[in-house]
Amino acid sequence: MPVEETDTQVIVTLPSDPTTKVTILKYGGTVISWLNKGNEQLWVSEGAFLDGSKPVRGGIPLVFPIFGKQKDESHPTYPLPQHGFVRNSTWEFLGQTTANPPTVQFGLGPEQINSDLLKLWDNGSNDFTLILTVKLEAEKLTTEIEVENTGSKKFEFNWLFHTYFKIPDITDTLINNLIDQKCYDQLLKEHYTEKSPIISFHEEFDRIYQSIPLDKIFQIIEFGKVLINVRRLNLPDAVVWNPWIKKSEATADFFPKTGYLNMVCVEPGNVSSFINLNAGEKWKGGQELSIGGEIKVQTNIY
Ligand SMILES: O=P(O)(O)OC[C@H]1O[C@@H](O)[C@H](O)[C@@H](O)[C@@H]1O
Repeated sequence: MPVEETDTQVIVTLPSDPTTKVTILKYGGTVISWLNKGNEQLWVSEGAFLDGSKPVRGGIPLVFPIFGKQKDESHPTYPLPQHGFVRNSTWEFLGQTTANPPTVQFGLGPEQINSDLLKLWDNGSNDFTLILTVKLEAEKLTTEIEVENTGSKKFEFNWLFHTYFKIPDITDTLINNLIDQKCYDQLLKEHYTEKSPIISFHEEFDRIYQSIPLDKIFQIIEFGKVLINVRRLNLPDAVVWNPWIKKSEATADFFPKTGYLNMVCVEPGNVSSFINLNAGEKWKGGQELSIGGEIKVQTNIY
């Protein structure tokens, strides 16, 4: 059966290959597994809560309407918890939209969000519908979001796919095509231009790369082999994160504590500025994750 729904999750299987499947938890609309030919591509902590008591530590948590914690006290998102409220709300399964490639949708609106949380965004005065689309193909997973302002006033928001990739060893992992991109280093609290032709990891890493041309593809590479390609659809920014040793130890649901060696987050989003959405308007963004292929070097000079 290509699409199977249980009380808590939806499993989509590629009709031509039963070992290729994606599992989406209704809680958070979180993709918690992407098996490609039987090989898991996403990292999920062994200590992650999958029972709806806490956002999932791993997979593809969804971030809206604020990335991180808002520092500007005058902004309507200031009272919200880190990364907003959709990663900890239960989405409605809307069904399958196409049979091949198998595609499913989930929806979320204010009525499904805990009222105490909802009130923290502009006193609960914003009305919106979010539609998450998950499409599974051979060697490829696409997740797209549509945000519609169904209220009578404009609102501003961030969006981010907080994607945790499973990798053999972070110390052998490289990410390309970020050279010459502006970034904000969340650890140094400094803005600068990335000068490394290829990113490597030796310590905690937390950078927001900003306004990256949309034709740039990030490749996660190990020993000259492309593991994953990350393409962005209408999402200009990307956060790259690895918590390394101390932060993993300090994060209760991060397990095993050596798990930082086997994960890297590459998170397509729109987080260095807000998206403005007028009443009645819609906005769309997405990420396309694909496996393997050639190394593609892209600089700012083509
Ligand atoms: O612990 P959380 O809320 O899931 O956040 C995890 C990380 O998410 C990343 O996107 C941020 O850049 C990090 O600063 C943050 O630590």
